[in-house]
Amino acid sequence: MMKIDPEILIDVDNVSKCYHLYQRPQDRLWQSFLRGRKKFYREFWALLNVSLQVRRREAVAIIGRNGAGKSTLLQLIAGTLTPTAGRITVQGRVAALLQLGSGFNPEFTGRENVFLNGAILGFSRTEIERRFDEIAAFAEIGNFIEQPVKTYSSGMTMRLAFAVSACLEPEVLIIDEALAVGDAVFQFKCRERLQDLISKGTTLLFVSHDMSAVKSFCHRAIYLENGQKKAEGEPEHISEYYFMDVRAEQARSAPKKNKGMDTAIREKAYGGYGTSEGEILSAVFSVTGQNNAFFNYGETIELKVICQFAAHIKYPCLAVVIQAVNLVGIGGQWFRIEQADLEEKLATLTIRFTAKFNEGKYFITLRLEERKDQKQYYILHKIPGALTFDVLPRSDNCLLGFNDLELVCEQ
Ligand SMILES: Nc1ncnc2c1ncn2[C@@H]1O[C@H](COP(=O)(O)OP(=O)(O)OP(=O)(O)O)[C@@H](O)[C@H]1O
Repeated sequence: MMKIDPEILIDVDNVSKCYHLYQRPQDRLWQSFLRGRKKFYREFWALLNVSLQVRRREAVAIIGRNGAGKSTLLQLIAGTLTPTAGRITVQGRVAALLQLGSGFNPEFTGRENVFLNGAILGFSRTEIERRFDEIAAFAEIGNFIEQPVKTYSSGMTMRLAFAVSACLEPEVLIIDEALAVGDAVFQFKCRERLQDLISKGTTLLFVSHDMSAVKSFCHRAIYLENGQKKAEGEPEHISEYYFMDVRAEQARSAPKKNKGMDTAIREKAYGGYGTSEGEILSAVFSVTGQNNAFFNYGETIELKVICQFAAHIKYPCLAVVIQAVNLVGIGGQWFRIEQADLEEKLATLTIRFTAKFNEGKYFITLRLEERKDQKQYYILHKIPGALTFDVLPRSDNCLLGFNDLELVCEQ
């Protein structure tokens, strides 16, 4: 018998899901008459050989374009769909907030549905009674709680569904785009509650198009494309990858622009993502020859970047962004690469700035770009956090925040 690791609460092993697409409604009928003797449908693989694991206390985001297979994947994990191939194991008390329906019975009142849902989640009646007021207060649907759910707006249904899942604190919470419904105030409340649940140990699997939510509370992101896993890793990196893909797609569909060029975004050998039109080949601190270094306040930080770009790139630029440890950008600049007439389109740039920062860790993100001006540009290669440096502590430090803005106080 296979041994199940108690720390892996969701295990999706090589899962595929095939839908049968019928051109005409009557073909479905013919299919059921003739069973396997003739095929009236076209196969459509919404998911193909997808594997993923979610560990206890982890918050994992699934991102991707419309139709990538995200909802299908969540429905398979929640058990509302069955896979065509592969195996899914889920452990723990699971609550699922899926796009299709809330799991509520429309004929029952909100109150009755809270008890029904709570029971499905494995809570006793007294336990649900104890938390009922909190649930009703969170949902903020007033007296509607005593009305049948069929009289609710879709936003109200989702509010109540979210309140039940969030207030009962399930072990595993699966959410499909739930934060997109509701007004801004409710969305903010949901985000706070999710953060709270994660810190208390709920395991979260979360589909969202809201990259700021993905970055702010997920530990890992999985990028699905055409039913397959395209990338997996740090939410910051994966959401950048996704954004760049979306931008490249827009550039491709723009009239005449980049005609015939291969502008698909791929993972790059040296790190990060980009098109085949340009590449950052190396980026190091001069002082260490590596991508990390320590500096004292006031020292000069020097980095050397070698990059290459395709012959048709007219306005090559290198953008340098310095980020604090929470990945908030605290400054940066883009520089034109003036060596564009070089035979091999190979450029070496030396960038210098003074370490006028508070003590702590910083990241440097590099972007090689085709940039006409401040606003019009597209990215050829981006390496998030390509370099890291530490500014060392000092005894007379009175800085607040990240940069030294050189404030003066006269008295
Ligand atoms: N019941 C179904 N029958 C046939 N095709 C389906 C069915 N359900 C989904 N699909 C197809 O499977 C693909 C994946 O759909 P899915 O809803 O999982 O995507 P998604 O990534 O969640 O998209 P979105 O971001 O728009 O919600 C889509 O091309 C969709 O048209």
